[in-house]
Amino acid sequence: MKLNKKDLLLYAVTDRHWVGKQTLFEQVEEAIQNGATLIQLREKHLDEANFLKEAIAMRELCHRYGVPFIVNDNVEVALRSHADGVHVGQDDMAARDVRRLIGDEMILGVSAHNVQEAKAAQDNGADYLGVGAIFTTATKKDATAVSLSALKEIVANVDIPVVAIGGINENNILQLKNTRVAGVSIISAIFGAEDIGSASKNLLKLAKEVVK
Ligand SMILES: Cc1ncc(COP(=O)(O)OP(=O)(O)O)c(N)n1
Ligand SMILES: Cc1ncsc1CCOP(=O)(O)O
Repeated sequence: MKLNKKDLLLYAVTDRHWVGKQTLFEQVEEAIQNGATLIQLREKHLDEANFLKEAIAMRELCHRYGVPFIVNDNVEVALRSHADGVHVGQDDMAARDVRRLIGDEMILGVSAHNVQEAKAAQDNGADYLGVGAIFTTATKKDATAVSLSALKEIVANVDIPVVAIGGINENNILQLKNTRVAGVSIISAIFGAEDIGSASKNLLKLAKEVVK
């Protein structure tokens, strides 16, 4: 499946930090039912076998709702779970190598923090860019800060769609208006919310304001 730009609108990235009352699957299903347009499975501490098992089940769940499914960091798990794509950062496998492994049909997302990284990612086969952290975040301790003006500069210098990531929530999301991003990528404001369904609904409404 190649990327449909519209699918980037409310891009939810998982984090099992808030698993408890609900399983990760229940959380993801609630997010999808209420507006998440794309799911990325992000597992930082799971062993390979369980990561693969979970990715297969998550891909099935996403596809039941017609939502694309992307695996964070692990190309092997993305391939073996028949995910729609994979997202890699600057410290992961090089975008060019990932593209060679996944072929032309799978989606490749790459993190970028400046115009140089963004252009290189585009040249090396990225379908979209994840740019951030735009706002302060507790979710990724080693995140590099990216200002709103740097985000705009990146968007202006590439042809592929860009999603903003990092600390985005219902209170600050409208600051992304006029940045020309294709969507917002969110972890804690969805999966850390008391009510994932109503948070997803509100964020979708606001994301539409940002992207229109
Ligand atoms: C959509 C999106 N954008 C950026 C990131 C961050 O990726 P990375 O820099 O590899 O950091 P980790 O997520 O691996 O901690 C992302 N995951 N998704
Ligand atoms: C994965 C990632 N990459 C840059 S910031 C970030 C964390 C996003 O999480 P949150 O939406 O909770 O700030």
